[in-house]
Amino acid sequence: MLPSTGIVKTLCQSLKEFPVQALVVDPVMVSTSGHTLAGPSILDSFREELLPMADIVTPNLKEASALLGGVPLETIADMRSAAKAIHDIGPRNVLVNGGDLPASLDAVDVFYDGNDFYEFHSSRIMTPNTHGTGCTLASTVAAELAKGSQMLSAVKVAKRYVEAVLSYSKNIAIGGGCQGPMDHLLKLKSNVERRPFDPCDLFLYAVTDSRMNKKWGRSIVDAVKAAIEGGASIIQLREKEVETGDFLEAAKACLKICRVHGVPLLINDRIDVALASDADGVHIGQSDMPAHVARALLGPDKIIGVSCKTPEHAQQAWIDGADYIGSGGVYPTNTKENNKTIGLDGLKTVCVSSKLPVVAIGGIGMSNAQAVMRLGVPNLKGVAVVSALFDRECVMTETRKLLEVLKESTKIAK
Ligand SMILES: Cc1ncc(COP(=O)(O)OP(=O)(O)O)c(N)n1
Ligand SMILES: Cc1nc(C(=O)O)sc1CCOP(=O)(O)O
Ligand SMILES: [Mg+2]
Repeated sequence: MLPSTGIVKTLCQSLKEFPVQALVVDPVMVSTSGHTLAGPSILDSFREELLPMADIVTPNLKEASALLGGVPLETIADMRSAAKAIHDIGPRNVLVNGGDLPASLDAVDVFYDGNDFYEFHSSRIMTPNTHGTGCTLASTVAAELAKGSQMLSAVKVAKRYVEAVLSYSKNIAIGGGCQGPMDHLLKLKSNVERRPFDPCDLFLYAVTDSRMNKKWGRSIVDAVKAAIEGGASIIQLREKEVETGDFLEAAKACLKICRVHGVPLLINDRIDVALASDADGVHIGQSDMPAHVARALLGPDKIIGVSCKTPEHAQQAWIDGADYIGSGGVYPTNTKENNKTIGLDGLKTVCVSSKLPVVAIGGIGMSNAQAVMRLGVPNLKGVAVVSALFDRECVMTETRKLLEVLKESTKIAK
């Protein structure tokens, strides 16, 4: 926002003294909400000094009209003429932002580089959360140019980014103004719905298995529903044989159920599915993607669990930014081929060394869950179970019974 001729002149002088790699000028005069942000007195200095220095200028319809002496701009043809007329003032490129076109039309931006016109069409996202749309578009172009992109590709990325953010933010209700904010980092909505990881969530960890669900003729979603009804405190979708598209749909459907019940949903192995479904996190093993890479991909808020059989594994998981570790096989298991059994002693060794909370896994069920929990190491927070819940006729009943056994074990421990 450059509210006076003096400031525009000072800026232009400084730009001559300290040239920049690319100058993106968003000629802020009238906001999307219709507020006047700079008076007509600055127009001459914009036209005579600032715009000729610009690599790109990004006016909205009202600003383009003001720069051209008030011509009405109502159609895409008008926008093309305006882009050309503004280009004649001196900037190397012009992007006229058509967000203010009549609501019946697509959101169309017109880009002119002095030779060719490009129209960027996107469907109009009906939302009051448009505060900062123009600033976001211009800033994204600037960021892309700073990264070394060519102008056309920077403009394309910026347009796509604004569309993605508007779509993501469309239903967020924040603040009392007639225009709501855009959620640039795509964080606010999920934070509202998701609570932070609590190690106590590991108490009864239900891990699904596609073969078992198929054998008992139930869908992944039904299996998850039943485990939650039975009292599972965290769910992992471990679906090794399901096709990616089906896995993603199942993850989305399970997430809805899990969110309603405040139960975290993790995805085994598949970081892509976790990202695409916005699941609460992933569980990865020693031969999967390294946890520090998963953390970089998923960001700081998602839950990451890592399988650990040794203290060294546990130390690395902590360094890599994991939230918990799964340690086993405590007992032999038929669920995972060639799995090394570390026994209760191996589990205890890992727990004692681990700086992260631990969930025990492998061959655990009603008959031995108490023995596991009675190890009595403070960071052992629960048991993770596959076949004892899902290779059974009634998942809900088995989960409920195991929960009772686990609760008993905490009473005995006290
Ligand atoms: C809670 C929990 N602990 C350990 C594992 C095993 O993970 P991984 O070693 O990657 O083996 P697969 O499950 O991918 O076969 C787990 N899934 N969950
Ligand atoms: C998936 C998995 N991981 C293990 C490990 O030791 O890391 S044992 C295991 C299988 C657990 O299934 P069940 O409860 O049916 O024994
Ligand atoms: Mg794995």
